[in-house]
Order: sequence, then structure tokens, then C-alpha cells
Amino acid sequence: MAPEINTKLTRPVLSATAYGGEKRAYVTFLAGTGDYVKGVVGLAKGLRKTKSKYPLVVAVLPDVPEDHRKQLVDQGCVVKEIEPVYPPENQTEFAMAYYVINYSKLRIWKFVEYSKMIYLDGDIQVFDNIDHLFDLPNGQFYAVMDCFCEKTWSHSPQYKIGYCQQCPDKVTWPEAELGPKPPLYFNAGMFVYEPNLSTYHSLLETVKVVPPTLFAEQDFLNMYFKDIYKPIPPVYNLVLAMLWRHPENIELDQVKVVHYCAAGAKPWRFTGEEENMDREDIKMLVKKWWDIYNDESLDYKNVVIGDGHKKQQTLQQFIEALSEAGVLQYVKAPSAA
Ligand SMILES: O=c1ccn([C@@H]2O[C@H](COP(=O)(O)OP(=O)(O)O)[C@@H](O)[C@H]2O)c(=O)[nH]1
Ligand SMILES: OC[C@H]1O[C@H](O[C@@H]2[C@@H](O)[C@H](O)[C@@H](O)[C@H](O)[C@@H]2O)[C@H](O)[C@@H](O)[C@H]1O
Ligand SMILES: [Mn+2]
Repeated sequence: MAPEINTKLTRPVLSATAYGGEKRAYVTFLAGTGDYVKGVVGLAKGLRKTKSKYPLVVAVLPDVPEDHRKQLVDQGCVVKEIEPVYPPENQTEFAMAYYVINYSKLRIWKFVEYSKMIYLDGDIQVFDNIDHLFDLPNGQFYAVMDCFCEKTWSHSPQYKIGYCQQCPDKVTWPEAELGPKPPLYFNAGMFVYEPNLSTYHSLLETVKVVPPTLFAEQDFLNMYFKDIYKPIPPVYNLVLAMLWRHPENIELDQVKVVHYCAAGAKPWRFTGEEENMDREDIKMLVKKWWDIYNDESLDYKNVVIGDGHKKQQTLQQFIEALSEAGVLQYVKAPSAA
């Protein structure tokens, strides 16, 4: 049962140390030289539109080009380069071939300068403030339950018998043939977690000895955190397939976070040709994504704060940010004094 979440919980805007040294941030992951950077720019602007109090950290693989990193720094993101994580050599065929790079997400457990983080895929948009999720009790792993009904699951036993955790009474899990019902399973496109070095090293040691499976790091994270996983309501990560697979579980006007993970749903590549992409709700959600992406008033350089003055970023802050992003080597200028 999803824990009761007080969505009215808000905290005064205090400095990080006001929370007893707690530092919080959203974090996403960017790989490659392609167009996912558009997703991350959109996410940065969406979080700004919801007036989130926390920054967006972007964990980038070395192959992310400098101009993409600069776009992210220009949008106020904290860009941190990470090394890839590869699963053990195996004949496994992932549901999508590119899923192999998603194991690199595991690097975000070493961002221990933050006490609590919310991970969001780059193909996610946040339409309502979800900062209150940072106040969920520590020691648990919070995420939204996934759905097993899409063709991407066609190799799985769940799909083959028509079982889905979203409607567990529709098809009873055949314990006699398939053993115990699988534990609740989350979508790894969004989760609330606490960076921790011993967890980080344990994750990296464990991933070396666990054979890869269909949904790559998502399966791995579900296995690793199954004892502390706590489901949160689907309004925090609308896996689009829910709209046609389990509409009874979704109230679209209550949804706070949309995950554009269905085939053909990535807004920056949207053609409307794939199955279900001609639905009015899908087209409305894609337009909502573009409205934010194209809204120049949401660009970091145009952000108006406090008494109406534009947020001034000193040259020093800008150079340091570019340096942290690996865009340029930052040499501390000798003080004038
Ligand atoms: O070429 C890629 C593929 C994936 N990703 C990142 O990895 C996440 C997970 O991939 P994706 O969202 O495509 O998986 P899905 O949720 O659609 O299964 C993306 O959101 C991006 O943050 C990326 O940056 N570049
Ligand atoms: O690497 C495995 C990926 O697995 C998940 O995506 C899937 C999953 O949601 C399925 O249930 C859907 O059917 C499918 O469309 C979608 O791609 C995560 O969103 C992503 O972040 C990443 O972990
Ligand atoms: Mn995704």
C-alpha cells in the first residue's frame, strides 16, 4: 500500500545547512551525443516552472559533447561527469539494445554531497511541485509500480500469462507452475533515494556477479532494493502505457510527473505514427512538454528572483560551473589582494 503522502508539506526556503547539513537535489542521467539532451533541458525548465527549491544534477557519460554540457550549465544544471558501468558479459538480449548504458545510472549513489536525491529519467517532465517527496522517511526506496502489459515485456513470464501487478486479481499468479508471485516491481525512471558510499560500492560489486536480464538496471535495482522498496502513487511517474492498459488506475488531471517511455512518445522525436500515439491524451501531454521546452521565460538566464531582479550569475560562478562540467580546465585566479 502506498504510504500516505502529505502533498501540502512545504518547507521555508532555507539554506542547505538549515536542514542539519541535509543537501537535496534532483538528478538525471545523460549519455551519448544524440537528442536526449533536449529531454534534460526540458526537465530543467519544468522543475523551474514548478518553483522547486532544489537544483538539477546531471550525471553525464564522457561521450556527452561539450556543447551539450554547456547547454545544461546555461540552464542552471550541476553537470557531473561519471564513468560508464557495464554489466557482466552475457548473451542476454535487453528489451531495448541501448539499455546496456543505463547501468551507468548506478554512479548516482556516490553523490554523497547530497543527503537525499530524486532521480528522474531525461524523458520525464515534472508538471507540479514534488519537493515534498524529499520529506518522506529515510531508509526506504520510493518509486512507482511499473506495468507488464506492453510488448517490451513479451519475453517475460508475467506477459506470457497476462499477469500485471496493476490488476493482480485479473489473472491469478500460478504459484504451482511459476513459484511465488514476484515482489512489487518499480519503474526505474523515477525514484527517491539516499546517496551512500557503502551502498554505492555494494551496488558495483553486486552488478559484477548478477547476470543481466531484460530490463537491465531496472531489474537489477528492483532485486537490490526489494526489501526496502515502498510504492508511491502513479501521479509521481505516469508510465504512459497506463493510459491504455490500466486507465482505471489513473486520474490524468491529478498527475504530477509524466514519463514519456512508451514507444514513439519521446516529445523531441514525436511523429504520432506509432501505436497509441494518435490518442488525444498523448498529443496533449506531448504539447505540454513542448510548451515548457519552448518557453523562454523559463530559461535560467531569464529567471526573475526575489525583488524582481534577474538572477545574476557571477563570471566566477559560471567558470566554476563549466569547470565542474568538464567543459574547461578551471584554474583559480590569484586573488587581487
Ligand atoms: O541514448 C540515450 C539513452 C538513454 N539515456 C538516458 O537514460 C534514461 C533511460 O532511457 P529511456 O528513458 O530511453 O528508457 P525508457 O524509460 O524509455 O525505457 C533516459 O531517460 C536518459 O536519461 C540517454 O541519456 N541517452
Ligand atoms: O533500462 C531499462 C529501462 O526500463 C524502464 O523503461 C521501460 C519500462 O518502463 C517498461 O515497463 C516499459 O514498458 C518500457 O516502455 C520502458 O522503456 C525505465 O523507464 C528506464 O528508466 C530504464 O530503467
Ligand atoms: Mn525513461
